[in-house]
Amino acid sequence: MTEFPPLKNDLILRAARGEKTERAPVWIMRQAGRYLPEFREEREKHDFFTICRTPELATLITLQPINRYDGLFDAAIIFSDILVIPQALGLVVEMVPGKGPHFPSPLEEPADIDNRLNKKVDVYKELGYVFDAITMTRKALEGRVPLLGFIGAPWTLMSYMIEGGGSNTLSKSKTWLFKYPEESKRLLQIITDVAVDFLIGQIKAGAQMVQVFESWGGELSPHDFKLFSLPYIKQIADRVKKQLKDDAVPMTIFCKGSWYALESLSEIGYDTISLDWTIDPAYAKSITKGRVTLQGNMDPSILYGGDEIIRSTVRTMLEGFGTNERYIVNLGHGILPTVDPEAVRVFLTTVHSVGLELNKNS
Ligand SMILES: Cc1c2[nH]c(c1CCC(=O)O)Cc1[nH]c(c(CCC(=O)O)c1C)Cc1[nH]c(c(CCC(=O)O)c1C)Cc1[nH]c(c(C)c1CCC(=O)O)C2
Repeated sequence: MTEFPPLKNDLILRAARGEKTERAPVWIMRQAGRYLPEFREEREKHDFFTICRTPELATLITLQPINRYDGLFDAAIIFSDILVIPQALGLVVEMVPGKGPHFPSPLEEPADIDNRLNKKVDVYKELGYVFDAITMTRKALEGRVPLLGFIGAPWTLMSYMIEGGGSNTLSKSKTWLFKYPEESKRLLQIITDVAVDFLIGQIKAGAQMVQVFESWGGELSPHDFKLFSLPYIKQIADRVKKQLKDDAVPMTIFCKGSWYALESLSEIGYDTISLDWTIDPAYAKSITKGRVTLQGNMDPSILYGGDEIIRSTVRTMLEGFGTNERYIVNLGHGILPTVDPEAVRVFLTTVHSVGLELNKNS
């Protein structure tokens, strides 16, 4: 095992384990990204996936928000993308500036599973660059905050592999689910197997907590969620924890839009559930009953509304979720690219000050 500098701030790890914290820790999804001018500057020089594949660049960008908001973030998340798994499976993915991901040749029919996918993925060979980036970033962080790893969940990745990019209806990937359910499950299982190895590799490389992004969970009915999402995300938590035993780290599940699945999500082995802004804190707490830590869930667009609404929303959120136990502050989805970085500073400083204030009064 690589030696890493000692951790100076373990607030988020304690919150995830259900221990008391002096204030609620905070990070934001997509915290290293286009809202930061220093990111845009690097992005003009390099292609998106070149950054992901070059550990020095991934490290530099992961550290940008940590440096800019010195001491205000309680975690760093490795700069990468969920679509590196489809690439490892053999599909071409491009990142089109201003448009998002594009697969020039997505999966079209079940026969493509055997004809086009690499079904013997060696994650150390295909995705070793992510492991190298994690190890390098963890060292460069010098123990300031924990480093998070992540993957896309099988259903979300399957959708991208079939839709070929973003989609409003997911009609192509849903056609697979409803017309070819067995073949769809086979594809979901293939992705799951790679996801398990990839997460284990990330943790061995130095990731201190990991998040699974089921960004399109809410596109499924509760019935179909049970068939096509839940079994696979459960399998990921079970297998990763079983294989790593004492070396396992806290795991977070983010199923955007899947409010109906909250109870099930709190019973499948994850330590933390990340919530979007459609869920009320009191409701989430009453359903999950302290079994898991909750993370979230401010509407990212509040950051456009000015200092006053940012401050009052953070206060209401902290009052609702509590500040010293089983809670991690975050947005309900990724930060949007046109947000003013100074609005993020207001958000972060309020989380700190109100968190400490409420904790003192509790
Ligand atoms: C669905 C999804 C993707 N990627 C991701 C998800 C799950 C989270 C979510 O639901 O938003 C996850 C992701 N993508 C990125 C990170 C890096 C770490 C971080 O959060 O700072 C993470 C955790 C970088 C990125 N991933 C992407 C960018 C911007 C791309 C660019 O610079 O051109 C960044 C910084 C591009 C990307 N990548 C993806 C999309 C849909 C897009 C385009 C839309 C967008 O930009 O928000 C796929």
